[in-house]
Amino acid sequence: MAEEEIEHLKKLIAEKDKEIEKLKGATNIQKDFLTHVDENHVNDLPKKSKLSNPEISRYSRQLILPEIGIKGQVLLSNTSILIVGAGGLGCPAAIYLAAAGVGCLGLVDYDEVELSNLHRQILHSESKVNVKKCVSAAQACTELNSFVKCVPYHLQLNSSNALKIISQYDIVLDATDNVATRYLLNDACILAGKPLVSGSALRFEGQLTVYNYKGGPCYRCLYPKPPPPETVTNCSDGGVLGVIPGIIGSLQALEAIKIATGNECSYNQKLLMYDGLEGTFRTIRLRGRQSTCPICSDNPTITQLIDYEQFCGARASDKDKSVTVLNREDRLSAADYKSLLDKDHPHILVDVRQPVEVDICKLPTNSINIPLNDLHKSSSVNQLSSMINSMSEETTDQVPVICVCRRGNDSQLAVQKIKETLKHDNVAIQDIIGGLTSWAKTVDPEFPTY
Ligand SMILES: Nc1ncnc2c1ncn2[C@@H]1O[C@H](COP(=O)(O)OP(=O)(O)OP(=O)(O)O)[C@@H](O)[C@H]1O
Ligand SMILES: [Zn+2]
Repeated sequence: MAEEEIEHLKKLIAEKDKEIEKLKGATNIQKDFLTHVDENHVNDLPKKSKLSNPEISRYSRQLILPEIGIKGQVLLSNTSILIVGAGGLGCPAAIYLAAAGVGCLGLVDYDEVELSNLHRQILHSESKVNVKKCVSAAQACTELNSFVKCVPYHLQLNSSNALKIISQYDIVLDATDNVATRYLLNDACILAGKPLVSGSALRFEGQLTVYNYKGGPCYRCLYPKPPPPETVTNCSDGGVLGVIPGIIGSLQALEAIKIATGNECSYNQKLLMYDGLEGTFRTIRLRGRQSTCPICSDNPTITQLIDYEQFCGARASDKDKSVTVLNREDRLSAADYKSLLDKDHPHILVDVRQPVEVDICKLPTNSINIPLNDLHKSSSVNQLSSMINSMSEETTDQVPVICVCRRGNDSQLAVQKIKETLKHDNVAIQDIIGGLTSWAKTVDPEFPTY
């Protein structure tokens, strides 16, 4: 081997060694980074009275704004902000707050990064898939601005830990995605006396408001009762364009900065509604603090945190939950369905997802697409009936009608609906347990999941 070649190989080995060391470092960061609830990481931070020269240079472009100035920047660097949720809203909010120079940024999230997060949860990158979101976000913020103390909490905020954490911070951002956590955060912020900057985003729309600030209303003043769980849509089912939480999360950061620097907050008792498709921002005035509010009125009936999952009848996470509505004999496993296909067994497959989902992927056989909410329509009933009629002419056996959906929840409701609306005796209506997700897991690993 020529000497040159040996030198080249040595270089390559040295580079790889460096990479290995870097990766080892990253794993250490992850371990060191995680925080225990009982530890107070915020109140022991020394308060600043002036800025260092590097801070003056770094923040110069916002320092020269008269609304900020040295005074505002010092205030900001003495402010601690807790962001609950390091997802679509939490990522842009966190990075702008870190860039702007808040003193301490707490980041709460129990979840790990998934590939389907990357289109909008912009602090996480491909190398962070499966890494804890709070750690990934804290690393990104620290990398951008090492003046900011980032405190990641890998936990689900709940009634037993919320007050301990929230009471350490000055301002709280709700960047979560479920109703139970919204009520929890509201109540905890009232009890701890903290302003709550709340955001939400779905599809092409976003909303923003600030609760519990300077005598303004709280979430319960406006929504005393939680919505029925079945009316709540999450990003996973409804979809969301990444820019929308990008915009709303950035506005959450802006409102927090205004509060921290002593500027007027724009969304106290006001709701911003952004329609990204129309390109419109609308602000509506909300009703004020309610004298009957169970938590923020002068005579509250709620004086400590309650069980919010029970109160809302829904879990404090939007993770897919599977429900079992049908008896086992009314259901087929994905593997059972595969063997039915292999045997060319005549049947009718009804895909009850939305057409846009059918475009993403569908089972490798003929199917008809009738979305769950259209099953009751007479056109759907007629279509299904005539298919069953023509199949029953060729057999004396029951005609199998098999419903499928993404995860095996809607397909069970579809079976129930079809049973109610169809007037046939000679049909056997079933669904596929776990839907296409189970098909991908147990039958065809090449099948796309979304
Ligand atoms: N009670 C809670 N405690 C801690 N983190 C929470 C809580 N409730 C929600 N979250 C976090 O808030 C974030 C909300 O962000 P977002 O909806 O963009 O993410 P997601 O749940 O990963 O989205 P998808 O629905 O696409 O899976 C999530 O990362 C979720 O883990
Ligand atoms: Zn209230």
